[in-house]
Amino acid sequence: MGESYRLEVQNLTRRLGGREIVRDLSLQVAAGQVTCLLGPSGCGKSTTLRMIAGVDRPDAGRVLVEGAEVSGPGMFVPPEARNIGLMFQDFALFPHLTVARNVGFGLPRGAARGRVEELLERVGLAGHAGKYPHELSGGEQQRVALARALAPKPRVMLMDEPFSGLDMRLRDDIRDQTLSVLKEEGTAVLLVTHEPDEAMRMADEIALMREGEIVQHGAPYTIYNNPVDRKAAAFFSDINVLRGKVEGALTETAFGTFLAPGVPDGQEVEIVIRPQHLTIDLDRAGRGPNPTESHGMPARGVVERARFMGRESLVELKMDHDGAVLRATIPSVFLPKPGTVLWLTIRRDRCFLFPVRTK
Ligand SMILES: Nc1ncnc2c1ncn2[C@@H]1O[C@H](COP(=O)(O)OP(=O)(O)OP(=O)(O)O)[C@@H](O)[C@H]1O
Repeated sequence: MGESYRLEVQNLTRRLGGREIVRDLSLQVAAGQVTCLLGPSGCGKSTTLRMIAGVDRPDAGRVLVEGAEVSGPGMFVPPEARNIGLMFQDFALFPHLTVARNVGFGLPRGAARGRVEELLERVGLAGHAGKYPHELSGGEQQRVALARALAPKPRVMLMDEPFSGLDMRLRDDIRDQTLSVLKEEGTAVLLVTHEPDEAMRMADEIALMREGEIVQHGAPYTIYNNPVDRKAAAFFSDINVLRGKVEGALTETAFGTFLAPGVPDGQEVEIVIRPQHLTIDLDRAGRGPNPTESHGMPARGVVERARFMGRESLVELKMDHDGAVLRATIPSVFLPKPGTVLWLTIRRDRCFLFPVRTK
């Protein structure tokens, strides 16, 4: 079972300060794959990475690299013998060593030169081998750190918010470059981030983490389009929430009737919809657009606020039927004034319906 994955984590648990910081966490990463461990600050991402790296010991569970156990009950391989590369936000290059010597630092002498040249070429720094870290920009230093981490050909690479020290425009380029180098090397990568955009951009698979547990695991497309619950939906974008109660597997809203298959009578539900899946129509003598199967019934609201955001505008509408405010994003050619009466419809195929959990 373990052999087909470069990295396999089984049921890891870590208790610290009387709490379970990480609980029964399992994941696998194949060669050439990037998995992003994504979750809010404090959910246990770094603790998970530290256990995999071997700088922290799990209370339970196992870590396997290429099918071989490196951490488990009665087994603990020290970090330097795990064949795991590390890259963190505050990567420290040796200031007194040249770029080439930084990259070759962990390599046996004879092997170093060719590998260093190859890697510097690959990260686009072939001409910088003789420079010192302070002579490089932040992005260049980051690429040196990547080359250094890759130099010993680790089977697995762990990255903890590696791009967060870089300014935003630089970050996108460095991310893309890093990704292509990692793919060329065929390394299995586990990357920790709290930024959904970063995860969507980098990941083959996202493991969405909350309070020490993975709550959803899948391709970015799947996680975005089939969130497991309201919080998972809200982690990736602003959301709107409509509330309703189920009767006969249906729920009534101002936007028409929604199917709630398998949900018992009397159960409260939330219908979650992202702002880009609301459609705005002008008021025509007190009437909105005709109801359709794909968009249901229109509901009327008054613009409270509209903000120009570059490619799109964000419009906040106070709805007539319940006074709630809903948010819609629309192409920015249109920026309605506060007080404008508009009609909203929602794309039914983009709504997620979740039972409201009572504690
Ligand atoms: N040695 C410790 N003793 C007690 N609690 C700890 C210890 N180390 C970490 N924690 C707690 O464990 C929780 C998870 O920390 P961790 O750093 O793994 O989260 P994270 O998801 O990586 O967050 P961030 O993105 O902010 O780094 C936090 O609430 C933290 O305060």
